[in-house]
Amino acid sequence: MIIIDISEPLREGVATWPGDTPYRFQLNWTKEETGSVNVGKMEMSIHTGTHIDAPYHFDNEGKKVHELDLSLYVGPCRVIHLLDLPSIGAAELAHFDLGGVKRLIIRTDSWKDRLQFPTSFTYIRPDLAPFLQERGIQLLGLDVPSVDLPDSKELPAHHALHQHGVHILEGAVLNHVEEGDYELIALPLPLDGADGSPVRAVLRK
Ligand SMILES: Nc1ccccc1C(=O)C[C@H](N)C(=O)O
Ligand SMILES: [Zn+2]
Ligand SMILES: [Zn+2]
Repeated sequence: MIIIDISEPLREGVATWPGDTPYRFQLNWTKEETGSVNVGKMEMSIHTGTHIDAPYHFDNEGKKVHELDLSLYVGPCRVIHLLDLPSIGAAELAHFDLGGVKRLIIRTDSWKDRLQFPTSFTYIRPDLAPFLQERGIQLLGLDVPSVDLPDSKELPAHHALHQHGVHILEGAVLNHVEEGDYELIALPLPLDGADGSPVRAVLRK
């Protein structure tokens, strides 16, 4: 079985939303201190690295992580390439046959230096949301830190996707992934009340 890891490694210095909590892992106790085990602790923003957004992230009435349907995050998916476009809407997807696709992952390669938070990247135009809903797509995954522009306060793509029943996976690493059909596994942690969750996202061929 071939497993393709599409998760950003979490380590000190991993790109973080400007001003948000830096990622930190450290041993709270060493084996020498406890006499038995090393025990780590970590601190991070939910929105660092490869993660899913719960609707509560941008809507106070929206579902929190523990309320999400896990079946969204496990199952067949389609990976397509739409490289280096300024933005993606219905027009850019019009020539793809997406019949039967429930989870769509788009490789943009627009986040060039994964060590830095990007100043620009491919963003999603809200008209993509009804287009995806019409085709039965319930999960959209991307290799960018946000479906909206980084300075957006209105978050038009987040809201449009939510209104059309499309859930969001952000920050996937896709530069080694060919177009095609895979099985996606990208389960959120059971974080009670959270606005999102880091995921270990993999594709199975
Ligand atoms: N971490 C943040 C801190 C402040 C303002 C926005 C964010 C975000 O994460 C937004 C982005 N659209 C996201 O869903 O990952
Ligand atoms: Zn997020
Ligand atoms: Zn987001």
